[in-house]
Amino acid sequence: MKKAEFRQPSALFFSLIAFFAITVFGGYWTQSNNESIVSQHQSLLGGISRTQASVLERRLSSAFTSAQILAYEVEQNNGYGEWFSNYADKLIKSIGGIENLQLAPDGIISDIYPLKGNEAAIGFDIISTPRFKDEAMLSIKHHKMFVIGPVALVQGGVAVISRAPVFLNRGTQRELFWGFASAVIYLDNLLEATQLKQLEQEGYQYSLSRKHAATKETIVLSSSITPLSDIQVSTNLILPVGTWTLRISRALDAQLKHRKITGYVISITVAFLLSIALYAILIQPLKLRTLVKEKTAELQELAYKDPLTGLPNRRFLQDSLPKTLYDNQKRKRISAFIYFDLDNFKRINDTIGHDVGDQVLVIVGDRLNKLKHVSDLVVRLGGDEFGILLGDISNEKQAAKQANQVLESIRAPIKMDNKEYILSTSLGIAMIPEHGYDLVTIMQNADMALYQAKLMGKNQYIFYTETMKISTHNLIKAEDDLSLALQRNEFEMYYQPQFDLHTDHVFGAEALIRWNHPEKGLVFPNDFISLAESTGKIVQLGYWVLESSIAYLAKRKDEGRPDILLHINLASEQLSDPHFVTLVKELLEKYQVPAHLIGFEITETSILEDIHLARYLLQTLKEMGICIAIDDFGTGYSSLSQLKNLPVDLLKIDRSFVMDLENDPDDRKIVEAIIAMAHKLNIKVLAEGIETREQWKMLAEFQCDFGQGYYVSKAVTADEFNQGTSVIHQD
Ligand SMILES: Nc1nc2c(ncn2[C@@H]2O[C@@H]3COP(=O)(O)O[C@H]4[C@@H](O)[C@H](n5cnc6c(=O)[nH]c(N)nc65)O[C@@H]4COP(=O)(O)O[C@H]3[C@H]2O)c(=O)[nH]1
Repeated sequence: MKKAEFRQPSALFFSLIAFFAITVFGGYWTQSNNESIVSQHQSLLGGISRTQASVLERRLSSAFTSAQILAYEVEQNNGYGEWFSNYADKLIKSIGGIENLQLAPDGIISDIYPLKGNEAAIGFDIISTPRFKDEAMLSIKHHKMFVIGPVALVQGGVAVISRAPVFLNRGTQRELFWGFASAVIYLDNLLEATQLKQLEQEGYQYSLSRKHAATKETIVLSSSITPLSDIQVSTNLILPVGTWTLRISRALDAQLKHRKITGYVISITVAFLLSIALYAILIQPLKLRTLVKEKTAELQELAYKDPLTGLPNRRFLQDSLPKTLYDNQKRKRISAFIYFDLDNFKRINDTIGHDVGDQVLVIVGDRLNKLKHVSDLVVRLGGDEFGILLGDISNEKQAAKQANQVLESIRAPIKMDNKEYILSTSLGIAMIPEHGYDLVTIMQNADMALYQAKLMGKNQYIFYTETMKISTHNLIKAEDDLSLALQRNEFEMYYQPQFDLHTDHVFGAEALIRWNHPEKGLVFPNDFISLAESTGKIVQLGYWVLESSIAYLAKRKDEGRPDILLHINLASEQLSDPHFVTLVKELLEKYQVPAHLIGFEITETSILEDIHLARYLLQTLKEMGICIAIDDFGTGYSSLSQLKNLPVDLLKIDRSFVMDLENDPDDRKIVEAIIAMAHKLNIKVLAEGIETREQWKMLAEFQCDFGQGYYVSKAVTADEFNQGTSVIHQD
């Protein structure tokens, strides 16, 4: 794999080398191809040339030989005589290509056959004419025939003249130069016997030449109109008069040039294409690597990023934590991990929808991002859980400051689609390295602190302490106990009468749960309701309470007892249960109990957790005919003005205000004001925890409508309530 990896410059270098190599090879191939064509042509030309030369050679030899034959005849006849004309005639006829035969005793032409047309030559002095003198003298000296020409003939055409020296008494001491016997050879005829003219038409060139016997200069006897080209072959004709040369050529230059250009163009094109292909192949692994890198980065981002909020995720935290811790250790700094989730976020998801839930999470993510410092890391750990790793702090105070900022930032209302959502969060803080040095321990401990923050009423932060381990353990055990108690039917509903402060008439009751614990005896709700809420068991328990209460009303009806209004406590988790309304309807239907016989007591803090949702739910319940009561009023943050927007029938003033009515003038003023304001809003008021006659009287004076308290009765069993025996009020 490593070998296949190429850097871009290397790929370019190799591609260039390939380009040059292929170009050079292409050039060489073109060149050698041309050379091969040249050599093919040369061999072809050689063949043609040899064939034509042999034709010429044969014809010329016989033509030249005629001069020798004539010379021999003169020698035989010891000079010329009457025989010449006859003899010459026969000779011309038997040997083609001879224009005429001549005799030149002492070098002066005296006889010509045929004479006609050649008369001008009679008397021509061969030896004395400067043009021929040297060759003539050499001929005589060496007893060798010589040639003159080409000569343009008077009657047209071109000829060469071979002249053979004639010696009388040859080979004896009396040897005597007699003169010359000449044959005028008609070149045109001679050439006609060859294919040279035809070849010329076919694009060949030729040249027939001889060397001047004396000057050695080349004399061209015949040639094509087009001069010879470079690619030519020559063949020597061995003739009695010496060696002649026939050259044949073929003009291939243009063709070769064209082939050369084509070859070079093809070579460069092929080289270019191949080197590009090579480059593409070589950079393929590079591209692949880049692609793999990109994809890996994308995957890494996906693996490390929460797709919804864009915040880093748990894995990123896990991978980056060791480095942060190591850096801090070196710089003698500490860190902290804040672990938190949104209080009752499930309610938004379940009732308003996951889309809104998602948007809320995105907004929360943005807010957290704005809060963080350079060395902090904000992560989404899943669902509505977030974490902040404070990378560079020196004490708990700084962690607490940051936690407060988170609380504030989450509390700021979220506006969406003309609606406002108020969230809160609970935070657990683990100091690092004090509370753990690996992510699992740190998160476990921060989670325990978070759990405590929820138990303590949410909307706050808690630092982890070692004792939490024990309480967490206890919580888990408590959850198991609650499940078991439900299975074993250890819970029982008690009923505390509610009465009219002005008529003393008991019009209803509050249903209050009790746990008949097999070991601890009667356990009161304050000892297990908050546990049930924090473990989520409250929904199951709430359902049991609802069914038991409605069943009790049904039973009373069956027993012919008067109708009462039964107030049932609802936990905030039940409000966010999307099936709650259906569930209530089903139970009322099942037990045939009219809706106006039940009322729901909801604490103002539960309502404030999500006022929009609460308003919608309470409205639905109210429309069914159910009485809606606000419990523990005055303990939360709600104001009376908020009440006017809620479908509330009854306001329950918290026991803490009633308790000190006799002694605390402030409480008196508050209670009086609450009652007056509630009445203005058409809301009835019930005072909780009336324990004394004095409290009763005061409340009656304040125009409080109803009351509930030990002064009249504690919460009692169903049987006791039915009998009315529990009422201790003596007035
Ligand atoms: N000192 C004193 N106390 C008085 C007096 N009159 C009534 N109380 C007590 O005050 C509490 C009134 O109920 P709450 O405010 O709804 O407060 C309730 C309610 O919030 C919750 N709870 C009780 N039953 C249920 C239930 O079935 N479901 C849910 N979700 N919560 C319940 O537990 C809380 C405590 O219930 P309990 O222990 O039954 O305590 C009851 C009742 O026994 C009085 O004159 N003096």
